[in-house]
Amino acid sequence: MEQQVRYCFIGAGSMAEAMISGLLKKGMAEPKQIMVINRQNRARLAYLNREYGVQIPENKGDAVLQSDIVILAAKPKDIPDALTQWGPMIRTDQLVISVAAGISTTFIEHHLKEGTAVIRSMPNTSCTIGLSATAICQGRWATRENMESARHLFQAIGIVVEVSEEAMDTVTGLSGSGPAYIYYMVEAMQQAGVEAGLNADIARQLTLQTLLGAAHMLMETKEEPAELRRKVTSPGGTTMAGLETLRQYQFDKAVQSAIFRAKERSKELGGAFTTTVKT
Ligand SMILES: NC(=O)C1=CN([C@@H]2O[C@H](COP(=O)(O)OP(=O)(O)OC[C@H]3O[C@@H](n4cnc5c(N)ncnc54)[C@H](OP(=O)(O)O)[C@@H]3O)[C@@H](O)[C@H]2O)C=CC1
Ligand SMILES: O=C(O)[C@@H]1CCC=N1
Repeated sequence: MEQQVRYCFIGAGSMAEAMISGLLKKGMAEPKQIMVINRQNRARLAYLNREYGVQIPENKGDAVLQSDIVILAAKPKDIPDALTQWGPMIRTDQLVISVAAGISTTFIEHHLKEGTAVIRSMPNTSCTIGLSATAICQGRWATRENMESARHLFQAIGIVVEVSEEAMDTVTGLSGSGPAYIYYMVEAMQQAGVEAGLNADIARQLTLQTLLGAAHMLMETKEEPAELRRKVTSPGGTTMAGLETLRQYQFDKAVQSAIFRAKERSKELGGAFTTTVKT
């Protein structure tokens, strides 16, 4: 159990909740080590306090001041205001970890005291159950020790890879947004099952177990997906007919285009603020 580290989440939305839930479940922190602030939604803070026992200090500035690690978890569009509001309080002995899509470490650093360690990360909502795929990259002032702290934090809620900052938009399009693509596929499979006559619960069970089984096959056999796909596909059989239809609809192009578009969107979200960076 990590006793000393105190976390302050700036932002109390879905991502903050997913991380908090995962950190507590994994015993990485106790509720008293986690403080959460937001802009105005008091009901939301009360909910997080009730549900997880995390701290919601009356004086929000105290949460920032008393933490060792500040986690920036506001929407990209709100990050400039959040940094203007809370940035001046952040000291150089604190570590700032951003989960915001598109926002560069340089942008964040320019709102903080020179020398403040910043790490940009991209987890995904599967951190709720300890299965996030998180990428981290190092800001200008972040040390190896800071990176290890971030790795330690995110390892408690999934796997962690280290990438260059240039790769972060791609990561965002692939694994940050990725769970939503999978859920979309699941929705479509369930719906097809129901439309073809299955009862909804059975369609759901079969779809989810198929997803889980396929994920485990990929992880455990370490075979390439194309090879595993080949093994399902009997010549002239049902899978071949199904895959041919997916090809006609350009399934692979659709998925690739979705990831490329999400990557571009990540760039756009960050790009909107580059002009306001002080030099
Ligand atoms: N959702 C996801 O799957 C993932 C999200 N992310 C990133 O996580 C970040 C948060 O996303 P998400 O949780 O979905 O967003 P939400 O809209 O659910 O939550 C945003 C939170 O930020 C708070 N906030 C806004 N401005 C300020 C401020 N000035 N000071 C303090 N708090 C502030 C809001 O408070 P209030 O409600 O009071 O306005 C709200 O609690 C985004 O940057 C996103 O890119 C990263 C990976 C995955
Ligand atoms: O949709 C978004 O912008 C965020 C970033 C990655 C996942 N959700």
